[in-house]
Amino acid sequence: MRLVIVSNRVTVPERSEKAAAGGLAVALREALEKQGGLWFGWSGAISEGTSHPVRTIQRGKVTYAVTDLSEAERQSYYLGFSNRALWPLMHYRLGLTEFSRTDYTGYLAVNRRFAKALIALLEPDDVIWIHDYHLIPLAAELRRRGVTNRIGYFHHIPWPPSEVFGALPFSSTLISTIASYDLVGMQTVVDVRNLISGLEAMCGAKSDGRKVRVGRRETVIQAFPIGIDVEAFRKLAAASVRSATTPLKTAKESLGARKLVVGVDRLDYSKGIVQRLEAFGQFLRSHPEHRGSVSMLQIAPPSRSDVPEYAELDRQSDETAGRLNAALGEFDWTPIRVVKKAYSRNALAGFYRRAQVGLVTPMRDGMNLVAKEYIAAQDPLDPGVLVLSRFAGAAQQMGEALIVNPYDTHGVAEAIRTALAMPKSERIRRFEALYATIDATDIDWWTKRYLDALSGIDMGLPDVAPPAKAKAKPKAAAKTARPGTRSAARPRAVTGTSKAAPRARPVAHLP
Ligand SMILES: O=P(O)(O)OC[C@H]1O[C@H](O[C@H]2O[C@H](CO)[C@@H](O)[C@H](O)[C@H]2O)[C@H](O)[C@@H](O)[C@@H]1O
Ligand SMILES: O=c1ccn([C@@H]2O[C@H](COP(=O)(O)OP(=O)(O)O)[C@@H](O)[C@H]2O)c(=O)[nH]1
Repeated sequence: MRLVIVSNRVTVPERSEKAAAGGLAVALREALEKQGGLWFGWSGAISEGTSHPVRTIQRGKVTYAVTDLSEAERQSYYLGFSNRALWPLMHYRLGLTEFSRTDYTGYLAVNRRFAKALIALLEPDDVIWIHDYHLIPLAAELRRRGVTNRIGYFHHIPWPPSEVFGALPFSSTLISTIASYDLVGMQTVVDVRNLISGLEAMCGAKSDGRKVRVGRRETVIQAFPIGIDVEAFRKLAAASVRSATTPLKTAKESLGARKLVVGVDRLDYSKGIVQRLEAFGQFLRSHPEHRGSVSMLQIAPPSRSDVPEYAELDRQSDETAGRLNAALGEFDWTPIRVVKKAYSRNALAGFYRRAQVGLVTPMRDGMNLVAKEYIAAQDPLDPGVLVLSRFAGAAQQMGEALIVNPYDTHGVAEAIRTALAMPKSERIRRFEALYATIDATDIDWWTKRYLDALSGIDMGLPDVAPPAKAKAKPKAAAKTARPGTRSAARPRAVTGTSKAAPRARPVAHLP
């Protein structure tokens, strides 16, 4: 069996790059390397012209297959429908959701183009694992071209209730494409519940809370909270203390004995950066005894800057930090430093280790890996305290953090005070519980659990009628298959636009 991963963006590693840096990309690459595999997606580059050939690059047992987007595709598929419609909608931000039919058409067209390109690379036994909201209709596009391979999907961001999701034009067409997957992984049980009730309400699906039946297809929808490479992060953080050259050393010199509160997020409105700066300002106003002895460092690398809402956030965060620094700072103390650049994992591990408080307060977040990285990086003998938004997926697993409501400025301000005053024994107790959780559910656990589930699923009936000769196979397979094993009699893949492939039917169309 070969694993095929599909994601919006694919980063081809340098020849010399070691897998030790950790992270999602590395974990997926490791999963591919174990059995050999293919990773398909956007190269991240833009090129013009009408044809965008697929380039393949070999790295050990992994083949990377990438295609460029045209500028029009980047605008409609990536910036437009994915990041101005789906991203705010999935993060419960109806007020920021901008729908355009042109963007939606572009989104569907890129999914169609990806499906066609991928089919040319598929082999009969491939297990396909598709990632994220950019590619929701991809399985439906593959199915309508006759692909019967196992196809899984992992949704990295939240899924809102259908009252919110239903505001999107063509929402029922889009959600119905979920039924083309065999396994759908979500970050939390709340997301699972929302997706299933959406399928019930909008597509007449029948469900037992885990398996969902839409028409002839059965899809398993389950929570698989994503993890991090805990051990790698722990080691990076421990090494940063000894290193004489890391940014941590400079930070130590510039901070002196001051305590540090750290935030690390892409510059994204879902992360609650402006609200967090306000909460830190409120903390300093309510507790003036801390002025001069605590600083906040917000690392905020720019993200999706071509989307107007992101440009506005960039302006707002500068304005807020500037205003608070002017109002509260002293000639020898700047309360807030906002650094708008990306740091290496190495440097981040050092900052996390140095910070007495990790401030992770998104307004809504699929998981939030920073929360887990902060814990992994702590000194077990003198750990810092995690202040965590109840609206991050991570809060479902990390109840021993100080859980806050990011909309409550005074509440977050009080949590900062509580964290800074927390006795060491309580800090250690909370840290040990949190570390045990993230260690038991690390990135290897996540990858294995998802892939085991995907390969253990009974394939049931395909969503499109296979040629008459092959029809008996799925039933026989269902009888003989043992739980947790793949049935030997499962339907073979139909790849390419073979003659046997059923007639295409519309997947998600504009009227
Ligand atoms: O590729 P970009 O547009 O620059 O965005 C970066 C990634 O952001 C999102 O991350 C989500 O996945 C994380 C891991 O599961 C999760 O912890 C976090 O809460 C989510 O926001 C996005 O889903 C990715 O596709 C982007 O690559
Ligand atoms: O300067 C930075 C800021 C962030 N990150 C990494 O980006 C990821 C952010 O993941 P998270 O789940 O917190 O949010 P996302 O950006 O995926 O929504 C984490 O692994 C961070 O370590 C990084 O490498 N350098």
